[in-house]
Amino acid sequence: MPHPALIHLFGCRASASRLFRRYTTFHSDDAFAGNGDPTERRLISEDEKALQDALHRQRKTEWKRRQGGQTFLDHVVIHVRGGRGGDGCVAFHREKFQQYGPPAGGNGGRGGDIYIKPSSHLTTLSSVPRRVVGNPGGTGSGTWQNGRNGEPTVIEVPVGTVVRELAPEDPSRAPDEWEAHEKEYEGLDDEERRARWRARRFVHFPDSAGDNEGRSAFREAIWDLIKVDRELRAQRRERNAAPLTLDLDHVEDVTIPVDAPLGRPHTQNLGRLVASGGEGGYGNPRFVGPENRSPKFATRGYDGERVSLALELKILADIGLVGMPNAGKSTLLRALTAGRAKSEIASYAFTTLNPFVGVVRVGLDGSIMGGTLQELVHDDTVMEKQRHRELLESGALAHAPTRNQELNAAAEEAPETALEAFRFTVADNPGLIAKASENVGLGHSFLRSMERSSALVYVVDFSGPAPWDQLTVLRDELEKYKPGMSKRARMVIANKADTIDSEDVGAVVQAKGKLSALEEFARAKMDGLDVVAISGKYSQNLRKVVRLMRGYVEDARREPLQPTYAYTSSTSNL
Ligand SMILES: Nc1nc2c(ncn2[C@@H]2O[C@H](COP(=O)(O)OP(=O)(O)OP(=O)(O)O)[C@@H](O)[C@H]2O)c(=O)[nH]1
Ligand SMILES: [Mg+2]
Repeated sequence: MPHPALIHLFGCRASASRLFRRYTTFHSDDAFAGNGDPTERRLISEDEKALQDALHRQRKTEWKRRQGGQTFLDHVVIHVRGGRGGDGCVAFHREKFQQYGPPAGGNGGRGGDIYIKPSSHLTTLSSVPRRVVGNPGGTGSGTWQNGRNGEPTVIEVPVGTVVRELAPEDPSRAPDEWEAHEKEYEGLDDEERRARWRARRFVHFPDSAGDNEGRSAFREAIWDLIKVDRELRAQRRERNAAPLTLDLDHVEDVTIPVDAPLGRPHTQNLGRLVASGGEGGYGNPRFVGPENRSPKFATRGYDGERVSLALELKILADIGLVGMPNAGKSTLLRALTAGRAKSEIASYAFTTLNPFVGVVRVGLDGSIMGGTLQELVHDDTVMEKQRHRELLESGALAHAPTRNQELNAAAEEAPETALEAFRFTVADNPGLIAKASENVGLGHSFLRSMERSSALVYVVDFSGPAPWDQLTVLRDELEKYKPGMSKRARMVIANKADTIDSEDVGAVVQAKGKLSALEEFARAKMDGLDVVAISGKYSQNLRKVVRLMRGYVEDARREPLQPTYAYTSSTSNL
């Protein structure tokens, strides 16, 4: 019953009732499905509600990751279809004084193949088309002219992409060419199926379809095609049993022969074949036999192979930083690379939305290379930009040395530090929070890029009361992503140690106690991880961090290479 004030507001009881109904439906505590009509509404089960919530969160996550024009993508599924073969042609040769010439229909051309090729010009999978259909082969025509073959199509992907063909049971796989045809035949009786199959396989001379049916040459051709179908199906089954996996981690210089006109190169580097085009159909001369001198039918081209490919971009970094939002991972990466890694820093959660790799260069004396830049304070990006703008506007930077001049000056001052002793890469990652495996926050799909990091480093905010709580959450989330992954963690970095007031004796004692407790926790509960207290913002105590990291990387590089690719099917965002 609507409130009297609503009736007064809307002037009539009907409008007020409508609004009242909508309002109560929308705000009702129970969740309903249906179009709002009470008779059609039904209570949503708990599972459905959880699924809807998860889908909603997934959309929100994806939307957030694409903010600010960032189209970084590291995992996509694409559907690829080889080009269709061209149809054969039914024709008879005609010439002056030769009214009934021999059969002269050309064969159809082959459909274009699809190749995949790594390219060093690409850095993300965002430009890779989600659907690729190969070029069709040309149809044959009269006077024995064969159709032209379809041009091959090359899909370019960034170097470091792993290509995996989806197995038949994978839910995101599109049906292959045979399954697609089976779907077309669903619900048809045998007679209709046969008629459809023939229509898909044969071309008839005008008004000759009925006549052809009764001829033995046509029946033989049907048997031949049935055999070909069987062979193709067997090939498909073999392919399904051993899906393709390619690790495109370098640009290959492999050339293959291609059709090209005279004067053009007859070999090209197209990459690796992923889906072949269909064979072209035969023209009617193919079916000439002792009993049938003028066959009035030809065959149609075959469909190209259809495959669904999961493309995954591996970011290779020696060390991966794992931490909760705002722990200071991006600040640490900036400090470790002496300001060269321009990762965004801000005091809000989820500043970093995609993994970011920086190179750490270690000098002969164990310092981080970067000269005078080491004294920089790595503050929030907006503040740094603002400060820079103020300096620029005031003219203070008019005669300032350039970045390279600064580096050179530093090298001249201390030549021994200018020699590089070691180099490794560190990946900064988005923040990981509790329940990330249920797609809370940014989810944890970005951990995929860390699967190949040889060592992981936890970064915790040391200014909080119980930094060890963060460690437990991080370890659990890593384990949920992939059992055994937390074993790769080697060190705990207690960041923001500068927040302790060094003048306040009580605070210093308390911080020391907290550090001992953290060390004890790491020793007892986390398999004896190293613990280092640092300040990323002011680049304090980083030498120790670099020394330890170098040790982990050297260990890993000495070990034999791990298997290049291990796929986890449960890493989707849902
Ligand atoms: N005082 C102090 N502040 C720091 C330190 N390191 C980082 N911060 C501040 O902490 C805030 C978060 O730093 P970020 O580096 O963006 O943190 P993050 O872990 O990358 O955060 P997400 O990208 O959101 O996961 C920023 O305001 C930094 O200035 C530090 O060592 N000392
Ligand atoms: Mg960050």
